[in-house]
Amino acid sequence: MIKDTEEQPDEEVHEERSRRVPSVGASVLELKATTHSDLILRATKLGISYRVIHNASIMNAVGCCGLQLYKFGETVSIVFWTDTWRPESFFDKVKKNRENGMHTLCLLDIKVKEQSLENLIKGRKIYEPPRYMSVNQAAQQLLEIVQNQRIRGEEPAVTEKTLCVGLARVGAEDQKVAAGTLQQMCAVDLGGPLHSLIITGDSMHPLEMEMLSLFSIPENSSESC
Ligand SMILES: C[S@@+](CC[C@H](N)C(=O)[O-])C[C@H]1O[C@@H](n2cnc3c(N)ncnc32)[C@H](O)[C@@H]1O
Repeated sequence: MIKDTEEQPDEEVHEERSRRVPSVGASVLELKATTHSDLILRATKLGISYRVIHNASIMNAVGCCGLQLYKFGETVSIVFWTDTWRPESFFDKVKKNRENGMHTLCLLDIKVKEQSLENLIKGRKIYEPPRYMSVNQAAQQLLEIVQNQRIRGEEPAVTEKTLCVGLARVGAEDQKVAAGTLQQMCAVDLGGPLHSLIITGDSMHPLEMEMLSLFSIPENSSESC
């Protein structure tokens, strides 16, 4: 059985084959990303049969907040910015989704098994503590992009007031969902990882609005970033 992994080197697939494992199972996946197709294509080329056992994924579990899944556009990933690398290009997809009245699911960066530059250069297998992007961090980066667009004289597709949904540990007993403005997402406390953020489209079904009202952040909560 091949585990749910996004980075399965060829050697591992070969190894499974040499052990005469009869099937490759993408065990806890939806078949939704190129990495999953890649796994199947490589297994097929090596003559390894496979069976997919479908499972829940954040891609459909986000429906727990009441937004309708068929109203989601392209999913984006928000990465941790560094001093020298602050990508904004994913924002074009958010813009396109909003122009089409679609919601955007933002998957938030995970950094595990990262080496510091020094340890990397010295070949030391010492890893930094894992980091998981929170909804607060994602919202702060998004607001910075909004400001940058204003400085460039562009009309941002998202503003401080855009309705968003923060989700944490979806599926766990202590899952948290909070609906509020992008500004409020900077300060909302959702607890530990994993987090995801939804930027809503403008045209919402009344039932979606009613569902989100179950999770609204109180008006008087802190809005500072
Ligand atoms: C590589 S992606 C998704 C992988 C996973 N196999 C899936 O489809 O659910 C990882 C990101 O999905 C989001 N995510 C995954 N599980 C989550 C959960 N239970 N609650 C909130 N967000 C989650 C987080 O943004 C996380 O950084």
